[in-house]
Parts: sequence; C-alpha cells; structure tokens
Amino acid sequence: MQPDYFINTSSTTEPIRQTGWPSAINLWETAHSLGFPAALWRLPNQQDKHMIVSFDEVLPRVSADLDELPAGFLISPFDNLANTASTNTLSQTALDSSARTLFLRADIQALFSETNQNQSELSRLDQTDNTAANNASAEQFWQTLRSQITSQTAKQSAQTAVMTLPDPDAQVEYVRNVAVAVKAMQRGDFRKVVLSRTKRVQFTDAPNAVDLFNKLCTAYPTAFVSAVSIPEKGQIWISATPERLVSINSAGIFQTTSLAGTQSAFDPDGTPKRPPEAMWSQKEIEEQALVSRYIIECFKKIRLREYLEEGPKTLIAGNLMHLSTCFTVDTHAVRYPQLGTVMLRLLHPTSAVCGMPRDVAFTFIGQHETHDRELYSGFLGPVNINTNNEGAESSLFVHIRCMKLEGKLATLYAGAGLTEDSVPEREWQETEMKCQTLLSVINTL
Ligand SMILES: C=C(O[C@@H]1C=C(C(=O)O)C=C[C@H]1O)C(=O)O
Repeated sequence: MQPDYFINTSSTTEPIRQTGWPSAINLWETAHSLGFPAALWRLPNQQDKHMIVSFDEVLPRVSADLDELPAGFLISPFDNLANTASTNTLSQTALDSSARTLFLRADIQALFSETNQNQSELSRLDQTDNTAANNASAEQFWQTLRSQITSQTAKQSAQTAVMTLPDPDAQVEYVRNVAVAVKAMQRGDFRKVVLSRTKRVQFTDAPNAVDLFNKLCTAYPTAFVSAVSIPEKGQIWISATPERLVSINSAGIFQTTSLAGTQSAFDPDGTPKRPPEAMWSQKEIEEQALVSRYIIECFKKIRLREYLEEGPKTLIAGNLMHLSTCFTVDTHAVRYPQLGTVMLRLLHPTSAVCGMPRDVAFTFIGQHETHDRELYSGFLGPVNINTNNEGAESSLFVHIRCMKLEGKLATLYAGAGLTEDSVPEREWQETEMKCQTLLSVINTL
C-alpha cells in the first residue's frame, strides 16, 4: 500500500517524486557528502524516527533558549557554564558570543514512520524555509539527493570488524582517581562527584551511522536514540540515553528526571531481573537522592512549589537498572511558560554527571580526568519540533551512553557517581557495564 506522504510540493522538492522516495540513508549520505550537519533521533517509547539537515556548514553557537530558537536540534558540551551563568534573566536573543551549545536548524525535516512490516518508511519530507539565502543550498541538496536515489550510491551496511584498542593504564588510573575522590569526600570537601573514562574501539571499515542508529532503536525501545553528524569537527555522536533532562510537550507539560544508582539488569546466570525486586544499597539510594535534591533546589531558586514528584522507581535501561524520580509541572497552570529554558540553565550539569556541590565537583573533574569530555555528559535533543501539527515540542536528554565516531575510530564514554562509600574497583566495573550498552550493539554490525 502506498503510504500517506506529506511531501512539500514546492518546485525544489517536487522532482523527488519522480526519482522515488529517499531512505534515511539517502538523506544522511546526501548531507554528509555536502558537509551539511544532520541529526537523526527516536524519542523514548515511540516508533517514529526523525531527521533534520542544517545548511550551516559551521554550526551557530547559541544559548539554549527554548523560547527563542526556531525548530532544530541542540547539542551542548559538558563544559557549558555559559548555559548556566545567567539563571533568572533570559537573554533577548538566543545567539550569544560566549555560548557553546551547537544548534542544527531544521532546514530539511523528515519523518519516518513504522510500516506494517516493522520497517521505517519516509512519511514526510519538508524544506522548512524557502528564503533566498537558503535556496542555493537547498537546490544543491535536492540535486545530490536525486542522484543518490537514482544511482543507489548509498553505502549499504558493510560488514565491519571491531577491536577494542588496548589501554593498559586506564583501569589503574581510574581506580587511583576514585580513591583520591573518596578521600576528598571523607574529608568533607564535597559530597558527590562523577568521574568518567573513555574506551576506544577501532573498526576495519567506517561503520554506517544510520545502521547503528537503527540497531540501537531496536535494542533500546525506552531510550532516546540519536546520531548527530557535525562535519566541521569530523565527528558523528551516537547515543542511547535513558536520562531526560528537560522536556516541554505541546500541552505545556514540563518534565525532568533524576537518575542515578546502577546495577546489572541480569542475574549472574543471565536471567533478567524484575525491576520491583531490585535491591539498592544505602550508597545508591543516597546518590540518587542527591540528584533529586539538586532538582528540588533548582525549583526552590525560582520559588516553584507546584511540582509532582514520582519515585524513586527502578528503571530498566538496556543492560542496566537505575533509580529514577520523575518531576512534572503544568507550565500553564503555574503560569510559567519559560520554565523549560530557566530549568535547563539551572539544571545542567546535574549531579548525575557532575556532582554536589556542583562547582567544587566540576573543578575536581577538570583537575583529575585526563580526557576532554567534549559532548559527553552535555545535553542534546530536538527543540520546537512540530511533528503532527499538535504544536511544538522540545525534548532534551543528558548525553550519556554515547560515543564519538571519527571515521573508523570510536571513543566511548562512561562515568560513575562516587560518594564517600564508593569502592574504586566496583566503580570501574560500573563504567565497563555502561560501555556495554553501545558495545553489545556495535558487536552485531
Ligand atoms: C554518568 C553516567 O551515568 C549516570 C550515572 C549513574 C550512576 O552513577 O549510577 C547512573 C545514571 C546516570 O545518571 C554514564 O552513563 O556515563
């Protein structure tokens, strides 16, 4: 059966009808070959997959102002204090010279919906802006896309072998840093810090990002799964994160979650554990309570009392389980339309990825981690996207369970929340389990 297409019928998009409907790979490869940034994502518990392409070869750095930005996709580094500096006053313009959040404007927007055969098919393709400034890029895009479709040059998922690059000092170094952090917390310097590490993986052939994205969507239906191509950096970031940072739906409902505490979702014999029967230690309960307290402190700063708090509950995140508390606010009822932007600035980086007190933990991370976190433990997601004509929605997630892909080399990132009760070896094991979320799927490519 022919699906119900909503293809924009402007003169630029019309010729696509004659060549056939593009696949996600066609669109992705077209953007890639032209040096245009692109983002592909699937929201938790949804089937629809979304893609946008931006014509900005160098992405604008913006302050994450959900009330000012047009439709697009935000991706922020961990180190983004510009995002948090001005907490109560919203800047008049989203563009800010000190800002570090990258913004992919949705110049081309595509929606892929699930068919009866469990496949995703294009059901909508729009060029969002027909202004003269965009027309040259748009024409270039549609032309390249047409030849992509007709010549079938889209790379099919080539078989690729994977090898973890040995890093003999990584474990010793991480364990040593954890021990230093534990001592500092026992002295009372701070209460919690999240220390992270990397793991590098070499492919024999550059993996197909769309293929990996699709596999992650299947493996982790409750995660926010994304692939973001940033040509100016020569990077593609791929993730399957369980952690919602800020979302505002079309009815004005704001949500954020506190997520912490980690254990395997399987018994040692491989049987899946039942979430309600999960046992949590005092250390993990406290660690997660600190994240919840941090969120409540942010509400207090803006004198907001009318929030609904649900949890903590055990949440399954692929191969892992976490403790999670969900906070909900009806922004219409409290007459606070900018709550999403204000909370985003107050929350990032939460103590799920940084620590408590935040600034002391941030400094400790800078002094002890030997890698640059870059976009790991920042935040990312669609902003002001109107999919079904129901109104614009924004959904930002904490950028964890992620990797940076540079050609044939992938760098995976994982961190663990530490308190004064942490056992260094166990924290290392936790980061190994977190790397498995992506590795187990990478190994099926
Ligand atoms: C920092 C990460 O995860 C965070 C830390 C957790 C923990 O310390 O238990 C659990 C979930 C996340 O909030 C990561 O996956 O890299």
